[in-house]
Order: sequence, then C-alpha cells, then structure tokens
Amino acid sequence: MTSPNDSNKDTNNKHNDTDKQSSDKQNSLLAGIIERATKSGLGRKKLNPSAVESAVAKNMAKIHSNPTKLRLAFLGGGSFGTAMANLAARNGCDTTLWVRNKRTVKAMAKTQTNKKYLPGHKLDDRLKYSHDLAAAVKDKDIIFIAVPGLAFRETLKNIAPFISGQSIVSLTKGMEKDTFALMSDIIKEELPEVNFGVMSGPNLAIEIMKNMPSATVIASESEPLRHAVQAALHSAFFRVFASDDVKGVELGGALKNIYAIAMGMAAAYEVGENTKAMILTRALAEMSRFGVEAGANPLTFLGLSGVGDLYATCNSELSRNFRIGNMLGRGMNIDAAVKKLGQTAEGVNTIQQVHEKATREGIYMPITHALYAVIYEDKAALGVALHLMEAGFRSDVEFVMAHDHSNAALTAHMKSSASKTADKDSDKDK
Ligand SMILES: NC(=O)C1=CN([C@@H]2O[C@H](COP(=O)(O)OP(=O)(O)OC[C@H]3O[C@@H](n4cnc5c(N)ncnc54)[C@H](OP(=O)(O)O)[C@@H]3O)[C@@H](O)[C@H]2O)C=CC1
Ligand SMILES: O=C(CO)COP(=O)(O)O
Repeated sequence: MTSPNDSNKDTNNKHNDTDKQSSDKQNSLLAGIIERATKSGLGRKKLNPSAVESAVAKNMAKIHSNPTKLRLAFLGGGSFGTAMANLAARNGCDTTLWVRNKRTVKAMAKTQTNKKYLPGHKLDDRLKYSHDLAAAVKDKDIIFIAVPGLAFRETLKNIAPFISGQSIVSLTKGMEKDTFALMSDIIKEELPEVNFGVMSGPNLAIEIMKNMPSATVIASESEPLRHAVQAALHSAFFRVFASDDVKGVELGGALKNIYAIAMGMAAAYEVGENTKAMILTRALAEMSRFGVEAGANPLTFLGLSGVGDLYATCNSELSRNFRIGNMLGRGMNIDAAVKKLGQTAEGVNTIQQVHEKATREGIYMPITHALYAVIYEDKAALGVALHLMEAGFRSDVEFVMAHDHSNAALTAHMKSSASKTADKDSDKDK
C-alpha cells in the first residue's frame, strides 16, 4: 500500500484485497506464534515478555515482508510518540520519529533510547530519527501526531507546506486552549483536504514498552485509513480496533483526563472502593452526556476509548493526570504539581475548557465543576465532595431512563403525602 487516501476506488479495492491477504497472513502467523508460546509453557506460566517478544520478532519480519510497506512519520518525541513509533518500526514499517530538539535526536540515534521520557527502554534499531520536519513528513503515507494539545495547531501549520497526499492521525488526548477545539477540529480547520483519524485507548506508554498486552481504537471515516493504521501498529501485544465515531473516541481520551485527576485526588484521601466505583461510573455518565451534546454516540463511551481508558488512568500511578490529582490531594497547588510532574498532563487544561463550555451550554457536569472549584477557586476538597453527595435525586443511566430535572413527580408525591399526614393529625386532634 502506498497511500491510504480514498481518491481512487479501483486502487483502493486492490489495496483492500492486498490488505485482506496480508491481514489473513498476519493473523495465521500470529495464531501460530501464540500457539507455540502456549505449548512451550509461556502461556501457562507467568508470561515472560522477552521470550515471547523474541518469538514474535522472529516472525514479524515475515509478516511485514510485503514490499509495499507503509511509510510513517511520528511527530513528538515524548513517551507516547516514541512508544508508537517503536511499535511501527518493530512491525517492519519504514518509520521516522521527528523530535524538535536537535541534541535529543542525536542522542536518541546514538543510544537508541529516549532517555528523558522512557529511560531504560531500548528502541527498535530500524527506527529512524529526524529533526528536519520537512524531510520527516515528505513522501509518507501516514503522519501520526503526538505533541501536546497546546502545540497541535502550530505543528499542523509547520507541516502544511509539505502535505501532498499524506493522511494524518492524531494521538493527542487534549483540547486547544480557549477554543475548546479537539484535534480533529484543528485538522479540519488547518488542512481541510486531508484524510484523517484519531487514535485513543487505554495505552499507558510504559506498559506498551514493556510488551504488556494492550489495545486501542483507530477512529476515522476512511476505511482504508483505519485498515492502514491497524496494519501498521497491530502486533501480538497490541490490538488495534476500529471505529467510525471520531468525536466519541476523541472525547473519551480527552475527558477521561479530568476524572484521572479526580481519582488521583480521591486516592490521596484514601477513599474506599465503593467511592472509587461511584466516581468512575458517574464520570462515565458525565463523559457520555457531554459527548452526546457534541454529536458523539453514547455507546462509544462503553468501548476502549471510554470506559477502557477511564479504568487504566483512574487507577494507576503511571497516569500523569492521576499523579497531578494525587499531588493536589496532598496539599500541593496546581502550578507546583505541574512543575514537579515535568511531563504532559492534558487534564489540567481540559478541566478549564470543559467547565467553561458546560457552564455556558448548561450541560450537567458536577464532577468537573467540583474539581474546577477545588483547583482554580481554592475551595476545600472535602466540602466540595460533601456538596456533590447532596446533588438531589437523579436517574442512573439517563439514556435508559431520562432525568426528571425538576424532580416534579417526586415533589408532588411528597407534598401530597405530607398534606395527607397533616389531615390525619388534625382529625386526631378533633
Ligand atoms: N504517555 C502516554 O501514556 C500517552 C499519551 N497520550 C497523549 O499523547 C500526547 C503527547 O503526550 P506524551 O508523549 O505522553 O507527552 P510527553 O510529556 O511525554 O512529551 C511531550 C513531547 O512533546 C514535545 N513537545 C512539546 N511541545 C512541543 C511543540 N510545541 N512542538 C513540538 N514538540 C513539542 C516535547 O518535547 P520536549 O521534550 O523538547 O519538551 C516532548 O517530546 C498527549 O496528548 C497525551 O495525552 C496518549 C496515550 C498515552
Ligand atoms: O492516556 C493515557 C493512557 O491511556 C496516559 O494518561 P496520562 O496522560 O494521564 O499519563
């Protein structure tokens, strides 16, 4: 496959046939690897990732011996861009990782490690590194972007002169400051002609580097692009599922960062399992409510990019957003926590954006508003949490049973029982 664009149906059909053959071939090879791994005892004993990896590595060359291999660029040399570029290079794709700092590029090429963001993890020796943006993106099939949300538009503007037929996939889980734009919105604004997708899921970069089995979702309206991304990144340790709900998948990844901060804070207060379950589930309700207002399918939030990513980040110290929340819960202020973290925590900006938008548009987001009050209005966390518990009677899943926002039926019922009791009392008095 040379390009995943939709421009020529015949070519695409041929590509789809080739894709299908290569994916059948890949599936049967992977099945063989897993079967051998199971027979050799690896499946039954504690999984030994390096032994399984060497078995996979031996076969990956065969899987990707297809001459029309994908040419990929990954922009952003942080933990996630590096982890994803490494996966693609290991799958045999022609992969270049673009990093903005020239000295970092030199050091990465020399040591084949990302010392700052993924120390101690050796990268695939086929991975190429570049500081030259034009050279990195020219003649590529897909450009994956993994810079923080605040740098996304600037990155697109910088690559715009070199875009001819490449597709773009956002790996970023943030929102633009002040505009509430998601990365797909920014792509449509800056590069209206390109074919694009977003990828999101429970993908803690360090676990991926350790070959811990993981899965993600590629969402795009373009089927060839979805297939191309699956072919590029799928491996025995990393499953790539597909969706056409771009908004839903992208919002899942962006919104869960808010609740990872809330759960980090709750962990600092040593809350119980019931409380964690309540926060997580009500977070999901907020996410899907907000998603529906933005035009997403609420069912998407039940998938990997919704409940999956919520679970991974709301329960793990590996999540930078969780760590920010934990520092806040231990009494640090937001600026000090962000400085101490020294890495991207998209939720810090997302809380402000979503709080403002939800307030403006009347979307019921009590956890987000509560978190905003604690972080940005200096309200006491315990008082805010108690106030949340008093938030009236509501239905569980509003897409199953709609909320009665005024609680009108209940109020009428209570008033009528109260007046009946009063009548009885006055009869007794007579
Ligand atoms: N880490 C993870 O587990 C996952 C992260 N993501 C998402 O991926 C995105 C990137 O996060 P992640 O890799 O973790 O971030 P990191 O904090 O690990 O790294 C950020 C990277 O972006 C670079 N960068 C910052 N600003 C710019 C800019 N203006 N132009 C070019 N490069 C820039 C940094 O360069 P420098 O070092 O020079 O500052 C660094 O290489 C985020 O939206 C995150 O939510 C998604 C899934 C998992
Ligand atoms: O999105 C992530 C994992 O899916 C990473 O989460 P953090 O950005 O909180 O580290």
